[in-house]
Amino acid sequence: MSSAPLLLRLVANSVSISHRVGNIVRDIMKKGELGIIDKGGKNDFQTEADRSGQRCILASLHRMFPKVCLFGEEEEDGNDQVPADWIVGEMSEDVLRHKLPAQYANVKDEDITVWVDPLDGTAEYTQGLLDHVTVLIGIAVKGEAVAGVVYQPYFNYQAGADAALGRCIWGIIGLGSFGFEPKSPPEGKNIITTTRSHGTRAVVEAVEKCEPTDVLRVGGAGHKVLLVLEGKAHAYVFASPGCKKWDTCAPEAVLHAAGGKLTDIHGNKFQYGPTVQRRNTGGVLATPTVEAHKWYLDHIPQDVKDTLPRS
Ligand SMILES: Nc1ncnc2c1ncn2[C@@H]1O[C@H](COP(=O)(O)O)[C@@H](O)[C@H]1OP(=O)(O)O
Ligand SMILES: [Mg+2]
Ligand SMILES: [Mg+2]
Ligand SMILES: [Mg+2]
Repeated sequence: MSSAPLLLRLVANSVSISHRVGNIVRDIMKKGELGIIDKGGKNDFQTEADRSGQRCILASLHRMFPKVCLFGEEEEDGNDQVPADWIVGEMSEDVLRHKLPAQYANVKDEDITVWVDPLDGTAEYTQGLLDHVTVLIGIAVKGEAVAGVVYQPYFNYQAGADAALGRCIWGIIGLGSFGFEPKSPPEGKNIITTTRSHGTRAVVEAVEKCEPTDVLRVGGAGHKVLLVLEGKAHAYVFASPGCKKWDTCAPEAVLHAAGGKLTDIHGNKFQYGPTVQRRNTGGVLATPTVEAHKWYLDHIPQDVKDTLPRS
């Protein structure tokens, strides 16, 4: 058992678990038995990958950290059979070799809330847009997103049959973010990324008022934050109440650890304590730097903001 502090062990275990979930997600797609259930909303599906991925993550974390409060997107389906090889006790050495920032050295189990999105971008997964999909494990301390794991199971899938699939991006505030190449977005452009499957009039208007030179309509909150981190987009603008805490907690922590900023479209910080409402009613706005964030905030019209209650 590692003697590292609790938060570092939790992140290290989450990174190892995310790799396992990546295998589960890819295996289910390979078999082609997605078991799609329509949850009733607009483009709101659940597949066997969502169900199995969540069981793997929750069972593993619960085994290692029984006193930590865990929330997952999918409702329990009564199937509590978790195959033994889905219980991941391993802790990533990539994480454990780092020193946890001193401000988190004494974090206790009861300070932590974990928000789990076993598959973000499910609509795109069912449509074969595989690189839009991520596995999200977000860790909040006293209500603030402080660490996150964003695993992309199909990273590299267009690179040919021999390419190794998948990558894990993770971060802790005060330590940094790892697993990708940080890059600034191109000068002279204003590339905005937003939803492709959950658009509304307000979503379109908010993007237009931010004067984009290009609009990247892609799936997944995790995926869009990766585009911002890697300089492929200047901002992620989503003026809709569709995202929930498990969609933003991990991406927010990774982005903040890399120097960026993610809030609702009013500029309010999200809260992630155990009693918060699940829905991010105020939408999402993310930029690669703190400075860039204000420009977008100022360009989203008040009448659009008025349709989205503060989170
Ligand atoms: N109207 C909505 N109903 C259900 N889920 C939504 C909605 N809007 C956004 N989401 C969730 O937020 C993610 C980011 O939104 P989008 O892909 O539209 O940009 C979606 O992949 C989905 O997560 P999930 O796929 O985990 O259910
Ligand atoms: Mg969903
Ligand atoms: Mg999601
Ligand atoms: Mg999901």
